[in-house]
Amino acid sequence: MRLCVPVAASTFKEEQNDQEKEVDSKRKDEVLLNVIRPDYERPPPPPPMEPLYELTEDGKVQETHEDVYSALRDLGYQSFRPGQEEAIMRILSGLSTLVVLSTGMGKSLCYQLPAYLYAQRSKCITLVISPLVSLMDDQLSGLPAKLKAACIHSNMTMKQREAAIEKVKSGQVCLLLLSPEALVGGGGSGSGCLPSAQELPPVAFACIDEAHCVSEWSHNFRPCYLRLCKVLRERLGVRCLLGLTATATLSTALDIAKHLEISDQAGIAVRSAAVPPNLNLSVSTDREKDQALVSLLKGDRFGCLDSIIVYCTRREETVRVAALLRTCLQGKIRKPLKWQAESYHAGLSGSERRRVQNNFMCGELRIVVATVAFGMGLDKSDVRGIIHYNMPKSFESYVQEIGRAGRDGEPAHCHLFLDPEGGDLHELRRHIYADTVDYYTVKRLVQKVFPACKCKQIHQKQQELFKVTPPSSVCEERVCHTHERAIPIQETIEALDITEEGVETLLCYLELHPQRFVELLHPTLSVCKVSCYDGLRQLQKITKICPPIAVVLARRRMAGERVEQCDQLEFDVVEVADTMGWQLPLVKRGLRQLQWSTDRGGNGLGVLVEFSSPSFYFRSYGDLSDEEIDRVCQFLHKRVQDQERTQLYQLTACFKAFKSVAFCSVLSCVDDLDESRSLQLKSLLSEYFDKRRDGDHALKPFDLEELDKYKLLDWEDQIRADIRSFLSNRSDEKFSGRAVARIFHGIGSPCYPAQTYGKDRRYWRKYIQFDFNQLIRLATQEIIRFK
Ligand SMILES: Nc1ncnc2c1ncn2[C@@H]1O[C@H](COP(=O)(O)OP(=O)(O)OP(=O)(O)O)[C@@H](O)[C@H]1O
Repeated sequence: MRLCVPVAASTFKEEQNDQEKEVDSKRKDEVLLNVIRPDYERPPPPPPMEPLYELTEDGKVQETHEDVYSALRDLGYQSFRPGQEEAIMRILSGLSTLVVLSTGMGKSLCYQLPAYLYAQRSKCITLVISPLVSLMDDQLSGLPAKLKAACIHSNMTMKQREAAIEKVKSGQVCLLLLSPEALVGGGGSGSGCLPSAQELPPVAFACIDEAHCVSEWSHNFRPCYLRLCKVLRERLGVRCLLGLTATATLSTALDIAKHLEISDQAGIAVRSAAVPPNLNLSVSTDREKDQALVSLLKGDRFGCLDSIIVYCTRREETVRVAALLRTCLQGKIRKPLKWQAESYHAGLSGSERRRVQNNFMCGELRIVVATVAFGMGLDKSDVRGIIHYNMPKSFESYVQEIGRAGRDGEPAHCHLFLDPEGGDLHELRRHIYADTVDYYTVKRLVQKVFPACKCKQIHQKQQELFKVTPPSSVCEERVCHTHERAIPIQETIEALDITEEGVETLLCYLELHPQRFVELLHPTLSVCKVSCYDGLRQLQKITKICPPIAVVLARRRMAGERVEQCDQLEFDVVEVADTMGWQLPLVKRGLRQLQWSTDRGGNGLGVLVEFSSPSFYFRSYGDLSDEEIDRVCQFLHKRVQDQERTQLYQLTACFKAFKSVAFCSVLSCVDDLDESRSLQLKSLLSEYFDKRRDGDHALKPFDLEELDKYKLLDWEDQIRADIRSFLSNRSDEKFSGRAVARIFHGIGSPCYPAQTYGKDRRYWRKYIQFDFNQLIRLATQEIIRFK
């Protein structure tokens, strides 16, 4: 057996995150905003805006009006493309709609035209929420001249944001592009960077781009997207939502429709074929991939194409392959060497990335060898070829990536190199395991989320006092109406060894549970430190003017602490607000004011108030019984396992599908396309996207083993010996079975980062081919023995 040569810390996760880097996630910024602009009491949302057209008597959408065609011409188009008219008429009739159309089919018009028409009728605004912050400015400049728009995201300075808000308030624009965080972050009305609904023009409707991020079952679930729909409805009074996505299976589409509250059948307006007809697909399983790639690029199909993207999984591979192509394709075409191929990944500097992208856009660079970071929102309609040097992580990613070719409708070619040994498959599988957690970790999180409260005891005492004998059914009723809680982000990550997104996702599952175990609120700073320069006398003084301080001191006294000596207090401000039954922003405002208050003599009180510790912030019950806590843990753990199974299933299905249409050698398709295999792959993709699976997760058990070429059993002794040697080399550290399995699979985690553990090549990534859960089992047994 050829064991994988352990290589340096994998950068795959970073590449996966490359996409997300492009996405607005400046949470710190938002927390800052939260501090600067406290959340005052929320006024009720404004009433929803009247639709432009009423429904017919039998509840149908009216025939398309002449105004709509005329608006289409105003925006520079002569006719509708498939699906556009239907979606636009629904939005103009006030009906929430989901549009699933592959890349380049014209989804943007579905919000542009209604925004234009609504603004013609009355002063109003359309919100477009898009995660691609770095592309927002391009998106803005690419809009039809008649559509006046502005954008707000966290890459802008405060001054720029304020200027944009001013434009919105004064009605100079009819379209506002926002990052999800800019909408749901802390601030003014609880609506991120936006002023309160009362200060904004009425919202005609809101469009959610990349709407698949709303679905917990999608390939790219983003928990903050869930809060998005809530904020739009509850704070801004938006009733009509338009979701846009290029990649959603039928099950995902139905799930998104549920979140957008689309009840009618026609709500999922259009679902186009997964792959546009002008794309020609091929796959091969060459052992010598480099040579095969060069042959492909010299052949008839790709040799004459001017604009090609080659996708690799790893950053260092993009650099190597680009250099290889520059050398091997030299002299074939009379152009400068630089023209031939360059690499692109998120590790390059911003200016370098811009240079490569600009050269590619204007035709001065033929081939970009890139990670998935390249191409998001790329507005180049004549990309003629996409080559996958490695297998993409899902069908969704594949479809999205090949969709960057042939957007002008002219023929384009796509080829995928599939590792016949399943090497890519193992590589991708590791990252599924990276996000899973064990039951014990789930339990520790659940205990942090549902600490016991006193509601039950208080309730019982009250009943005894008033001698009420509750009917038996009432006894079982929940007496706690939830409490506001905060758990510090960094502390939780380190204690549980899960990433921040991992914890956020688990909390989200609890929120999505039919019993709604928690309600997630925007992260906040939960620790407050009050220091009195003038000593304890001063603390006594501020107790009289600041009830939260009085509460903190009283509770400490009750707990037996000698508070008379204090001149400094540090406390969980969320807990204090909850105990008092006050809104957190109100408590924070009161505390903050202490710093600015002056005594009668006109001097400052000399009090310093500091907030720290960014925390997950939510409402949860405090009276769950032990059995209920166990049930919650079981639910969460099963949910995590289901997610792992679903992703493994999708990955395996992807591999099998590609393999079924693959040629052994690229030479079979360098010059001519095999039309029938291309169609066969397209139909496999359609089947995947169109078949409804019950919740996507409830898949039948499947056999991954057949792909596990190397059976663990044959290697068990060797693996156990390696685990023992690893444990004795690091006998001063504590490991769980999962932590050891992660290291042997080359997966970094918050407590065992790749930068440190990746350096020891004797263990890192050594057993990447073996089943992860089996490795956990062996490692756990060895750890117990080692003790
Ligand atoms: N009805 C139409 N007639 C002609 N051209 C159109 C029409 N609708 C859209 N287009 C053009 O099609 C191109 C792609 O449109 P758009 O960017 O909206 O696609 P998309 O589906 O949003 O793609 P992506 O998923 O990549 O964002 C644009 O150049 C746009 O001007």
